[in-house]
Parts: sequence; C-alpha cells; structure tokens
Amino acid sequence: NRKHRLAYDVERVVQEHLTYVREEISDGWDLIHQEGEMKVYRREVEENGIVVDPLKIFHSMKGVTGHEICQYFWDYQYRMEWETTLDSTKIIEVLDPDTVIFFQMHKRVWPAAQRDSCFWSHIRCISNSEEDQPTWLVVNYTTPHHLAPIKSPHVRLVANVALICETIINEPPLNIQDIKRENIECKLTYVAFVNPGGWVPSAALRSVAKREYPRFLKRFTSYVLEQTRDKPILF
Ligand SMILES: O=S(=O)(CCO)c1ccc(-c2ccc(C3CCCC3)c([C@H]3C[C@H]3c3ccccn3)c2)cc1
Repeated sequence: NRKHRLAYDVERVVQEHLTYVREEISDGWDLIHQEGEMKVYRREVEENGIVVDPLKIFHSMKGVTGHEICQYFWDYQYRMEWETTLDSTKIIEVLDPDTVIFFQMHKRVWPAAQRDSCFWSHIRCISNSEEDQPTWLVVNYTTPHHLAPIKSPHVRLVANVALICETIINEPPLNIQDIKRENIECKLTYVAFVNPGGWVPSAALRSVAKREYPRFLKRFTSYVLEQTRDKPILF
C-alpha cells in the first residue's frame, strides 16, 4: 500500500537486506577485526578505482533488546551523543512515523574532501513466528532531496546501511514481567555498503574503515547499554 512516495523503495531495500542477512559468510569475506563477541568482515571491492568495500559486522550483547538497539540507532535525538564522526545531522523530511530523511555532514577524513549524506532512514519490527522475539531493523539508504543540495567542495556519500537485530531471552521465566536484563541478549548484524562518492586513496580509506567501523559500533552499543541500564526493558 502506497503510504508515501518512497514506500516502494523502502519495501524493496528492506526485503533485500532481509534476504542477504541470513546468507552465511561465504569465501571472499575477510575477517579484519575481532573483539569479544564482535566479528568484522570485509570484501575488497572497487568500482572504477573507488573503494566500495562491503562491511558486515556480527555482534551480540547481553542486557539489551533488538528493539532498544534499533530505536537508539534510528532516533535522531540521540545521534550526536554516540556518533563521533559527524559534524551535524538533521531531519529534512518526515515521510511517516517510521521513515524520515536525514541530511548529515560527516567529519572530514584527511586527505579526502568532506563528505555529506542524505538518506531515508526506516525502522521496522518483523514478527516472524509468535513464540520467539521479533526481528527489529533500521535501514539508511541514500536518496536525493531538494533540501540537501550537493554543494562543492563537499562530496555526496552513497550509502546503503542496515542494522538487523534479534532478541534472545535466556531461561525465560514463567511470565514476561519477571524477565531481567541479565536474561536478555541482542544478536545484531550490521551491513554497510558505502561508496565515498568520489575518489579517496584506497589504502587510506581501507585503514580508516578498518579502524572506524569497530570503534563506531562499540561506542554505539556501549551507549545503548548505558542509556537502558536502569530503564524498563523495551521488547
Ligand atoms: O551507520 S550509518 O548509517 C550511521 C549514520 O551516520 C553510517 C556509518 C558510516 C558512514 C561513513 C561515512 C563516510 C565514510 C568515509 C568515506 C570517505 C571519507 C569518510 C565511511 C567509511 C570510512 C568509514 C567509517 C566508518 C564508520 C565511521 C566513519 N567512517 C563511513 C556512513 C553512515
């Protein structure tokens, strides 16, 4: 059902991510970083000399639900509290209660030109079968917008990013209100297809990505654990 002008795009991209997230890590993916439960994989891909390496990160953490992780990732009001690689972020359009359009200025990564990004950001709960917990996901996908003109010297990023979360309840007590945070666990998959939108030295970009993605996810997940510690569990 058409709710807004991008509803079909959102549906298509969400279904694509749901299809690929289950795909096992096949050959061609290199494990580039491992830290506790976090495993970071990368494929080396270049499109006309530009590094567009897909990133896939698996992580699991106790004490938080997939809904909480996705909510804090999607909701713009928290973004500048955990995102250290942004100069600014702002909502330029609200398409529906679960879909907004952001414009972001990313911190400059020397020697590359400063990047900006404009994407629709959609949050969704997918209840698979009633007995186990639903899957929550957020997709950030580049889209043009008249309120986000591309202005030199900034270079527009092209990004397709998804955060897909499952919630596990260990030793479920008889009734749901007795569940404590130490009984819950979130298993997340983060995928990022980022095209820098213009040439960046390959080795420099690869080393920045290898350092920044794990740092970014670790900082984000620690932030959510901190924010939710004393709050009622949001399933
Ligand atoms: O998960 S999100 O949707 C969160 C919303 O903000 C997301 C995360 C990361 C990026 C991003 C943007 C720019 C770059 C590069 C390209 C040329 C110069 C900077 C990179 C590569 C370098 C990697 C990186 C990873 C994480 C953080 C920063 N840097 C990544 C975009 C969106």
